Amino acid sequence: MAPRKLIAGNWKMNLLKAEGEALVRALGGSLSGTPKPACDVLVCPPFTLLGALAPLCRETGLALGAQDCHAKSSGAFTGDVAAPMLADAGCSHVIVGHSERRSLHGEDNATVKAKAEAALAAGLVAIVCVGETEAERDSGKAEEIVVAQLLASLPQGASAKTLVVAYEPVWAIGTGRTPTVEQVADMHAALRKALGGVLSDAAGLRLLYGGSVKPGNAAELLAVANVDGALVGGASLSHGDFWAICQSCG
Ligand SMILES: O=C(CO)COP(=O)(O)O
Repeated sequence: MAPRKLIAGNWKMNLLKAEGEALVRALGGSLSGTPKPACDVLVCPPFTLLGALAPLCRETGLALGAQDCHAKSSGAFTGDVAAPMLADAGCSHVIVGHSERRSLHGEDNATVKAKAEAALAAGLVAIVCVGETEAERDSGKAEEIVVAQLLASLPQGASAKTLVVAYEPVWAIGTGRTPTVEQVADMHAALRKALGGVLSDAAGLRLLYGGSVKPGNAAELLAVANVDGALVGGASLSHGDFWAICQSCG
């Protein structure tokens, strides 16, 4: 049976406290109304808002996640945040290996794997992101490249309960462009197959699609086989847009 869908909002480096609180209150209000969406809902605000938003999320049934963590559990790493600190702040999830971390902070697969392992050790669900660049897509080898990236980024000891994988084509992030439903279906099938080779419960693992998910394309993308939810950037900053995406889960 396909896993229950997960709609995750990655706020990136956006929103101040009052704005974040207003957004979480609005989402919480929608979640407590009817009809209930056929998905779990997660928000991933910047580090500075986690402490303030944790009680609000708990009250309203929203899951809370962070956007990154360090691979070590403590130490002399100025400016970094460790996975146990995120769990302590009330997070249940953390995104690792987002393409913006990979490209702007030079994170390679080994770093992402170490961060994901730190997340699991702290009791968090790791959301491991993978995706090809436009040049890689044009080379005709996108599936091969992304599968290799995934296998090299996977934490040891993961299961469907502790790991989520997000496929985010780099060229679709923040551009308004998306792959065709056929391209998404082919990539997600390839990722599921690769996961099946290393995890006994790969069928139950959530595979999210991310990259320019909007209310207008969410239903179509979420209906694709092996798409178990979405990782939403820009549209997650608007209550109306994000809630419309949550309601597209059918
Ligand atoms: O990077 C993303 C989510 O992690 C996608 O961002 P957009 O939805 O703004 O394209």
